[in-house]
Amino acid sequence: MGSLLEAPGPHRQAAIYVAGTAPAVPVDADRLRAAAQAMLSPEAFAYADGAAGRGTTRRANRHALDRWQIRPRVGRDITGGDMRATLFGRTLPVPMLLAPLGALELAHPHADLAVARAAAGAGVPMIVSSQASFAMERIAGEMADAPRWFQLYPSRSAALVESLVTRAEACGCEAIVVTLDTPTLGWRPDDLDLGHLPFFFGKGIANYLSDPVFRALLDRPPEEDLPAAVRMFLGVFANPGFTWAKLAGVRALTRLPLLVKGVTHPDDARRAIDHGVDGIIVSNHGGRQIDGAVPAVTALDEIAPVVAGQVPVLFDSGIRGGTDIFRALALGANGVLIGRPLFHALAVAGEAGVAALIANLIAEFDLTMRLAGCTAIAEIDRNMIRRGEP
Ligand SMILES: Cc1cc2nc3c(=O)[nH]c(=O)nc-3n(C[C@H](O)[C@H](O)[C@H](O)COP(=O)(O)O)c2cc1C
Ligand SMILES: CCCCC(=O)C(=O)O
Repeated sequence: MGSLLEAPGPHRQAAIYVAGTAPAVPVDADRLRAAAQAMLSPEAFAYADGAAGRGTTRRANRHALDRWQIRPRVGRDITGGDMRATLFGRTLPVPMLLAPLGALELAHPHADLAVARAAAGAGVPMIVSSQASFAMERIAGEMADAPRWFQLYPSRSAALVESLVTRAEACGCEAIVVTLDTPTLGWRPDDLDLGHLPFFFGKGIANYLSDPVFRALLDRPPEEDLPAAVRMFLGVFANPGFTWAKLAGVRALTRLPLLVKGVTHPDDARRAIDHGVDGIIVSNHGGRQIDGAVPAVTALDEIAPVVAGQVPVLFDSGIRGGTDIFRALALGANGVLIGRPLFHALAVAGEAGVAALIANLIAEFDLTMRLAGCTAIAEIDRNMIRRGEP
């Protein structure tokens, strides 16, 4: 037992086996999703699970990841092992972050506050969404000095953008992520058939309702006229006219690292670097924006060599387990974001659910890494994987 408990991965395994009962939060991503579905309203589940169009890209994200085959190296000393990675001067326990997810109150009443506590407990950065269910200051208040970033939807109102970025800096966010793939919401049949989108019901707009610039746009405070505030939110949260040139305006607002999220074309990765970004998040928004868009991991394979280490490249859209983290790192990512499983874990057991999800992902990644013969992140290179048959 001593040696089984020696490292983080086996320690987690042992804890589960020793407990002798099935964990309340399923370890398997598909079962976790099913457990969440059983607990959620059809509307809440559809919003999180939903994808654009016929779901082709959501499926393709997984299919493309599954095609990448790990080539384990044997006969290596895998005692010990170090999963740490450094991003923008901060050393992380593992190259993993929690993706920005809007309207988390659909999953659990504690929403972002529960995620913040679990993230802080593990030292895994939380990327607070523009569309959070609590004001970012309250979320940050749950995290002491633990790392958090802020995700920004570039609003039509430049003053609102400035206010949001200033607030993010003031409450200790360590990077700003500008999401570029959602200048308007994609065509999402699951939500359309139910006639439900959280924002229309005033969910996921706490960062706006708490913002002095946003409030100044309203005739009456949101506490007196929520429908009018919702209409204003829908009118200003996004900016279909946002261009690379306008990114310079955001760049000028802050000295924090600036990342762009939603890049899938190598030419856009080049442009991002030309525009002085500090990092790129390769993502197709989990297939929620354009049905038929390139699978995110295929985009990563094309973009990583173009970026060639000039800035960190992060990746999301389809990460469901530790082996996926390994694949993305082998393809050149410097870290990954956890999306839908976070929503599911939150739905199933709140803060404890998110903590279990994080622990399980780290444990599986630790085991994958060492069983593949790697004891440091830098050893996970392109030579560790190959593309299999379609
Ligand atoms: C319920 C939900 C809400 C989301 N909200 C945001 C958001 O507010 N901002 C953002 O940049 N991305 C948002 N995303 C996209 C995620 O950050 C991430 O790119 C995506 O979930 C990755 O795909 P995966 O969940 O299939 O791994 C959201 C995704 C989901 C599922
Ligand atoms: C209005 C923004 C929606 C949040 C989001 O990014 C998503 O649902 O995918």
